[in-house]
Amino acid sequence: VDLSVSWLGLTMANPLYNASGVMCRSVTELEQVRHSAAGAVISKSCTLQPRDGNPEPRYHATALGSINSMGLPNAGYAYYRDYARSYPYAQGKPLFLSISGMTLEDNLSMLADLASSALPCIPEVNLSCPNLPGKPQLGYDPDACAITLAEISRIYSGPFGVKLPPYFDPVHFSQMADLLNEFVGLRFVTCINSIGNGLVIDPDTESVVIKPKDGLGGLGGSYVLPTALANVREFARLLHGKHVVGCGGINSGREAFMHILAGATAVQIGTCLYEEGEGAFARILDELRALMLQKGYRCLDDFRGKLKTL
Ligand SMILES: O=C(O)c1[nH]c(=O)[nH]c(=O)c1Cl
Repeated sequence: VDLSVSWLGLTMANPLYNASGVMCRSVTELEQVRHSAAGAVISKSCTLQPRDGNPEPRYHATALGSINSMGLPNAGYAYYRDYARSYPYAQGKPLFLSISGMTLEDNLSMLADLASSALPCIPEVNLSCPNLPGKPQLGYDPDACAITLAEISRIYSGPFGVKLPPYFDPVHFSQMADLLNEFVGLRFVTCINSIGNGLVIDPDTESVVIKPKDGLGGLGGSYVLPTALANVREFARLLHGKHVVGCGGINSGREAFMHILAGATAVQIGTCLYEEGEGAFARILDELRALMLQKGYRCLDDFRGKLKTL
């Protein structure tokens, strides 16, 4: 069984890597992912300056997934750019850098610096951080997205992608796809970021479980799987000549298989990785391999995007 993925002029031994935000804030964590069975590495969304993020508790897991309102805690752009400078690309695991500037100017200055560094790492521009109190996320503002993507395309000539929030209406899928199809440098979209502003309640303590935003936070894990699959399938259908990376609700080979069946080129693991640790990569790959063997598939292209309808 061949799990390899060739895209963006590179080849990954397998389609799995971490979701930005999980096991990727420090070099120690990034190296943990790089030394794991993961096929690639992505860094925590970074801002120009380092950030402590929101007050704790800001992450909580339940049997069905997770809720977080981290608030973009990160070591600052230069820290991740320096990691990208020393990264051993020749070992065959691509590095993605998640960029999430507080302003358009910050996004542009990070990407301009990245362009001038001529490093083979690939930016994933986060249009969807839901946890900055008072700041609406770009992904739900098509006009702001259009401006951001136009400006990025002017200063960054290499391949890049965007991390999208979940959409819930066919009009929004087609509106965003029409916009994204305008940008040839935009090579992939990652669907989905957490489902924003959920509320988890503990009836025993009669309290919310995270401190920021009076308990509101982005949902991940099993809670979001059907929404993630819908976004992967719709954007895979609507985008021309671009890849979709699947993210959301992957706990085993079965969900990884579903995401790829829906059209995903590669898949990211978030909540499950946070809860289980880096062993999740090898386990999920074994499960995916077994499922493919059972079904008689020899490679991912044998079933990618071939979800049946009734
Ligand atoms: O609060 C966060 O740091 C965060 N949390 C998320 O669930 N998605 C994001 O893109 C970010 Cl940037």
